[in-house]
Amino acid sequence: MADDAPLTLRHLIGGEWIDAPAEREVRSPSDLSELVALQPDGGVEEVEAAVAAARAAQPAWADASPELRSDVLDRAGTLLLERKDRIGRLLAREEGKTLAEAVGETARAGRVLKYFAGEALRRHGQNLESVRPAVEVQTYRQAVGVFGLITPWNFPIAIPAWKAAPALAFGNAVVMKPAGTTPATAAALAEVLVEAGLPKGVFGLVIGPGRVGAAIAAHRDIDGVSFTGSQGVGAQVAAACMARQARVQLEMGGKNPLVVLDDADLDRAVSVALDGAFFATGQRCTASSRLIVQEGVHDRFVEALAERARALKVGHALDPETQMGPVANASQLEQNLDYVRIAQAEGGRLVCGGERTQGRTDGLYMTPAILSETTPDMRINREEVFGPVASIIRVRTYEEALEAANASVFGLSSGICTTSLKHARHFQRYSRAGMVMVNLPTAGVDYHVPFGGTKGSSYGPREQGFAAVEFYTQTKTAYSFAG
Ligand SMILES: NC(=O)C1=CN([C@@H]2O[C@H](COP(=O)(O)OP(=O)(O)OC[C@H]3O[C@@H](n4cnc5c(N)ncnc54)[C@H](OP(=O)(O)O)[C@@H]3O)[C@@H](O)[C@H]2O)C=CC1
Ligand SMILES: O=C(O)CCC(=O)C(=O)O
Repeated sequence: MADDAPLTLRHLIGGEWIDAPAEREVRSPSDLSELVALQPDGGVEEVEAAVAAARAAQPAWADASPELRSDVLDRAGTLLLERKDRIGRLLAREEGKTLAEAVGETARAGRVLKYFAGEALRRHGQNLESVRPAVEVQTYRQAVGVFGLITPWNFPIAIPAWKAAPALAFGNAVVMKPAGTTPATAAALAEVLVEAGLPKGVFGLVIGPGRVGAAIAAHRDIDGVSFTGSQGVGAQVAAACMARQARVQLEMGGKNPLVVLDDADLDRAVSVALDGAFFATGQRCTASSRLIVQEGVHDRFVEALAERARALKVGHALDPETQMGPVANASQLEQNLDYVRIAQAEGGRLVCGGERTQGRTDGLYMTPAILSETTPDMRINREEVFGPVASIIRVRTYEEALEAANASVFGLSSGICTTSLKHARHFQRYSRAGMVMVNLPTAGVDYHVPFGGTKGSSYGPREQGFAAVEFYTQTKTAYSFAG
């Protein structure tokens, strides 16, 4: 039997789990009567203590053999993979992803840790010929110091893992503030890092409201901050970091277009759109929220997608039949329903869904919404909803589709469904997004390649894979006379 007893969460400071008054409840969005955890209300004092411990521990961690750092990350990755069912269940209960999605995310976090175990050992410097005789030049990648990580609720273990793992692999220490909606899953990551043998102080976890993130962003002893969340908070974090010349990396939202051309394989296009728009309850910054459909296939596509969306089983995250879990928190649910109303008021036609529903339990459920007859200038096509709400824009030509796809202040991910190599190649080249998919959903990316967007979606160097070395290291250029 699974042990679903409520957890009492603690901060991790200086390698010790610190008891603190349990101030706030974390309730399951699948069933608000279920208490998942009690969390403390950390603040400036806890951030000060965690940063001081991280600062003290970081030099020895940076000077340790890369093999040691690699082993710790590898062990932590193994622990996550071994516990993916247990931690995935906690994630599903806390955030509302289906159990399959949550177990998959936990496994993905384990793989991320293992990938960066390898990166810790890889050569990132260079030996070069000098332009001067008898002079040698080398470049080194060195640790930066202490990183603050501010993470969101929608990927409560994968995002903390893909920020923490490269920071640690390259010899930095970390102080992390998880989202208030999902602190228990983030604490599970901290637990495996401790169990894997991470030296005390190298990883700190401070649980609390937004002021913890603000204290991290402003802290003079934090050398860089990686943030994922909303544009508004991202801008505040960036301003605080720039005011003291700290590094900053922001991953914010998307308004990701999926173009469907007349020549697309219709079944595939419908499956791609359904996955991109509604899986993980649409709560992915990479979700396909704008479906830009050429007129020859438009009506058949809308009808087929609506049929599949109506058939999606919305329900409790732990029910094996469920295909779409609840919305993660009440304010997000309100925001989703508001946008359905806004789109209708703007002239959009509600094809299906968009309703608050009751499941067998008292959860935050809504049906997946499709709105047709929308235009690029409408708010529904300009602002991020972050829920299971997709709007359809009808276009005449590929050129019009590309223009509509690029008409956004965001530029994270984009996709096209077509059997035309010419259009696929052109779209890959001219779509103004950081990630471009052909006949694939805009969401659901690999962990070993760069992740990030253009325009208002991202700021700073790319995250993940081999690109992560840019943000989490600094380059030193060393000259020596060899005569
Ligand atoms: N992956 C993505 O791109 C995500 C995008 N979003 C977008 O943001 C919208 C709102 O979601 P929300 O969760 O409120 O996102 P936020 O940007 O508010 O939260 C992201 C993280 O920042 C923290 N935070 C809140 N206020 C501050 C502050 N002043 N300084 C520093 N850190 C702070 C949050 O803590 P706490 O949770 O305690 O408030 C959380 O850990 C969504 O509807 C969606 O549009 C949200 C999540 C992920
Ligand atoms: O699409 C993915 O796999 C990742 C999405 C993501 O990082 C996010 O929604 O924050």
